[in-house]
Amino acid sequence: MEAEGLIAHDVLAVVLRMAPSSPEVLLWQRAREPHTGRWALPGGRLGATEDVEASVRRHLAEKVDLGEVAHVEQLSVFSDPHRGPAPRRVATAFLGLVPSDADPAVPDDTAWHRVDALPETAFDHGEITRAGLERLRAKLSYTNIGFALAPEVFSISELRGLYAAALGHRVSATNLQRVLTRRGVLVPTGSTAAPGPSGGRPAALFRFSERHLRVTDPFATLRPPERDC
Ligand SMILES: Nc1nc2c([nH]c(=O)n2[C@H]2C[C@H](O)[C@@H](COP(=O)(O)OP(=O)(O)OP(=O)(O)O)O2)c(=O)[nH]1
Repeated sequence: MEAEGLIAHDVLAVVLRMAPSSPEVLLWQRAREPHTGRWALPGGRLGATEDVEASVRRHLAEKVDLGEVAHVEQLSVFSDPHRGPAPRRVATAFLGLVPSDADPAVPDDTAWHRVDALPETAFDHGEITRAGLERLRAKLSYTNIGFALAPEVFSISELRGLYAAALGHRVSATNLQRVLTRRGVLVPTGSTAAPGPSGGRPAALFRFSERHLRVTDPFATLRPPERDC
């Protein structure tokens, strides 16, 4: 094995937002070698006096208003020795979520890209982006993470569109409302949306009961026993 050396540690962020038919990820276009012209996740070097989460927030703030990022969580460490050209670098990646109605200002080198039609990405950033989307998909099934994709107030049909974009398949509005209501995640606001151009009954508006992450569906077998048997 080659001699151990100092290995640079980077932090990266997969920031996702749901567009009408596909998730979008925030990428910036590299202006220098290696991988000039390719699109990269926001990030940079871990500083000497910060932990990885403080670091990713610092780097992310250069690309997007952090106030618009509703949820940030650690995703994984990407440490394949061949994930980039030498010298070797290790990256800790985070998942960040931006609600669909937010349109934060971004620098000229930065843009939202559909995850199902990514441009040529730098290093392993395409793989990291897909890992971020997989994490989101998994968490939609057992947490209230939808709060970070939705506007403050929304109709069930809008929410259905966001879940369908994230999951990549059709979602029944009736089932979605039933499941999220049973989990105590959805709260009716008591108001309705203005009727659309085609008229019809105005849609009831909802909000999420909480805007921080909560596990809503722990596996029944792993729940603490209700009484000794
Ligand atoms: N150069 C390089 N960057 C990588 C690799 N893997 C990886 O995720 N990155 C990420 C980390 C940073 O977000 C970005 C590096 O950007 P850069 O090449 O413009 O800057 P740098 O960090 O080398 O330079 P600097 O901070 O010392 O100015 O790309 C890799 O193998 N090599």
